[in-house]
Amino acid sequence: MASNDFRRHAPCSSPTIVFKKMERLIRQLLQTVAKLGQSDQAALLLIQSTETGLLLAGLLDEKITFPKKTISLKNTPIETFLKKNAHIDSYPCRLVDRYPFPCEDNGAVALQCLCVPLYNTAGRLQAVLLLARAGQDITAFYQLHIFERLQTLLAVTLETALENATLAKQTTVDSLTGLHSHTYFEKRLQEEFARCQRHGCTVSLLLIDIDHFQDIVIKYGAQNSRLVLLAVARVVMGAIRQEIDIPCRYNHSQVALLLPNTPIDGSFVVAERIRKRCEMLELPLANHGKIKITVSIGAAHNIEEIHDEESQSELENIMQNEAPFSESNQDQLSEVIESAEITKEDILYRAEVMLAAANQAGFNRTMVWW
Ligand SMILES: Nc1nc2c(ncn2[C@@H]2O[C@H](COP(=O)(O)OP(=O)(O)OP(=O)(O)O)[C@@H](O)[C@H]2O)c(=O)[nH]1
Repeated sequence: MASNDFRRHAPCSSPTIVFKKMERLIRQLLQTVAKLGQSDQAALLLIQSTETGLLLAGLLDEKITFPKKTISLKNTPIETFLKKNAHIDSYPCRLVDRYPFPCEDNGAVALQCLCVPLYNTAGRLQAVLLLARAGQDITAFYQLHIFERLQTLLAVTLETALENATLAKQTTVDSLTGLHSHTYFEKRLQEEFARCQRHGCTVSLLLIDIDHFQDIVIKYGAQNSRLVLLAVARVVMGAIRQEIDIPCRYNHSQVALLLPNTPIDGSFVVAERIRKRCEMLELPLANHGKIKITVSIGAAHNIEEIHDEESQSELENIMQNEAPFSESNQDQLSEVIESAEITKEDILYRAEVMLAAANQAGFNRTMVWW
């Protein structure tokens, strides 16, 4: 495996909520234009490059789907749009995955495709709206003048939606790992706590730290250490319940994993799965051959356990011997142990304590605040 393979396999988590909002808008847009064009086949194609477009959404038989499929634009009328600022036009149509798509060659195709190019404010063709109807004549789209008027409005609407999606993505996705960002983590931690307080459920938190990361940076360089971080992010993504668990970049060497509706013993199962998979990795780094890495994990949850004297003094012991924690932090720990109500700050602090304890105990292990 080449070193840049990590990047190819990087988890690319999309900010679902943002896309949901955009999808609602696109749904409305497609339904409206299809109605005006008296067509029950429509598609919205986002132009990615001169070579490819992304079939973002389509309407078939009054049903809208979001195939998000990349298709080739080579030798299609859309290629012509890309070369000059073309106007609304119509072409013989073939179906790509059952969605309308214009073609030069009429052949046996009995459909006609109305292409409405949508330019952004910089004059770049950003998308094409495609409507199909039976028949060969563009005048079949007898509401053509309406499309001409709508063209700018649709283009601006789409551009705004895309810009908003990009902006939201920048704040919710960590650009290096593709995990959720720290900002997103803070938000979701708050939300999960509110939800758990209301419904009395459990949420667990894992803090996953790459052992000796600073040494890795010094020994193998910044670029290679980024690959290490990416590889760990990839392991985490592959070891969790997709769309349920919430993996986030916590800081330069740590990943935070929120596990909704997961008791602490369940979080231990997940933590050990991640730790062992990281232990198995052999990472090919540029100019350094393959290296092995390990991670340490601190786990905590939002349920207050009544600690017996022995386990409480064990926790206090961990803290007293733990160098990275200052005296004021130790006072904070006492408050945490005694407090009856768990706050989101408590769970975070507890996970940090357990991570520090795992480091102190010799790295490459999971420690849990039971
Ligand atoms: N949130 C979360 N919890 C997990 C995951 N895998 C395991 N667990 C927790 O660990 C417990 C035991 O997991 P397993 O040993 O895989 O047993 P299981 O009953 O097959 O797990 P599930 O069918 O996934 O509930 C589960 O009941 C969960 O609480 C995971 O990917 N995400």
